[in-house]
Amino acid sequence: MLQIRDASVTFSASDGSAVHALDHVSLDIAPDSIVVAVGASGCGKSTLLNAIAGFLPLTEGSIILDGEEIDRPGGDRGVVFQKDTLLPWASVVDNVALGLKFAGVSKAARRERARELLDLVGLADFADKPPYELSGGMRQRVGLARALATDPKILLMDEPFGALDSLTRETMQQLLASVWARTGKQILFITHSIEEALTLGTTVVVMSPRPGRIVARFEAGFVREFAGTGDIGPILSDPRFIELREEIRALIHRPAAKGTLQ
Ligand SMILES: Nc1ncnc2c1ncn2[C@@H]1O[C@H](COP(=O)(O)OP(=O)(O)OP(=O)(O)O)[C@@H](O)[C@H]1O
Repeated sequence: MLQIRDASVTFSASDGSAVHALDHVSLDIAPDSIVVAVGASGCGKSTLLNAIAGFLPLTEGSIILDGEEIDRPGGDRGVVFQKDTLLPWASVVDNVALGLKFAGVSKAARRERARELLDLVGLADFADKPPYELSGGMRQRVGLARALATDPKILLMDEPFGALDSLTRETMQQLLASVWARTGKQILFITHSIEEALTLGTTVVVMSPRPGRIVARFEAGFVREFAGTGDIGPILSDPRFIELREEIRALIHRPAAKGTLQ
């Protein structure tokens, strides 16, 4: 269980002013859940994810993962960004095995684990290729496999499909839903897209413009059907999906809310 308690982050901008990026955010992420945070650009989504990853300190509050307070990066959290961070000189399998190398796992054991994960994300045949021979969607599959390699307690995904074309994005959403159903990982996923949030989230939280706060929380659950069928069509036309989509859209586009959404 990940527990975020009254988390605030204030940055000091280059002109010396204080930027209140996160304001007393409290959120629990239970095992087996996918929490998707959606909100306009600049509302603090990445700040929240980076604080959980241990990349930046909170100004106030705490983040606790299974009873332990987070104060630095660790193998118990796997991170996937929009832009892949694969090493261009290493093969796909060695990229996936990287975290295990840092953890001191033997070469044979880490390659075996990496190959299992490449199989899980549908890239078994590309294990020995260099990353530059892969498409954008395939590179994000490698990133997902790499994030899973250390068997983290939680996956942190910051707009991982944001740069992909719409067809590839849908395929990746299917893949993530099926990986979630098979591994039961808890996931925090960040997106600008309300439809993506509702398709993938067991819970969707809506964030306000700066300073970022959670202004609404919805139990969605369409991902269970999506993981089973892989078919997004019936979900997009489900009246409950449409109702929630419009409710979230209205919340984000309230007069106080500035910013753009897909
Ligand atoms: N290192 C920093 N120094 C100063 N201000 C920062 C820093 N990092 C982020 N900010 C500011 O904090 C606010 C929240 O930024 P953040 O990147 O978390 O938003 P976001 O919701 O993820 O945006 P986007 O959807 O565009 O990626 C923004 O106003 C941003 O300008």
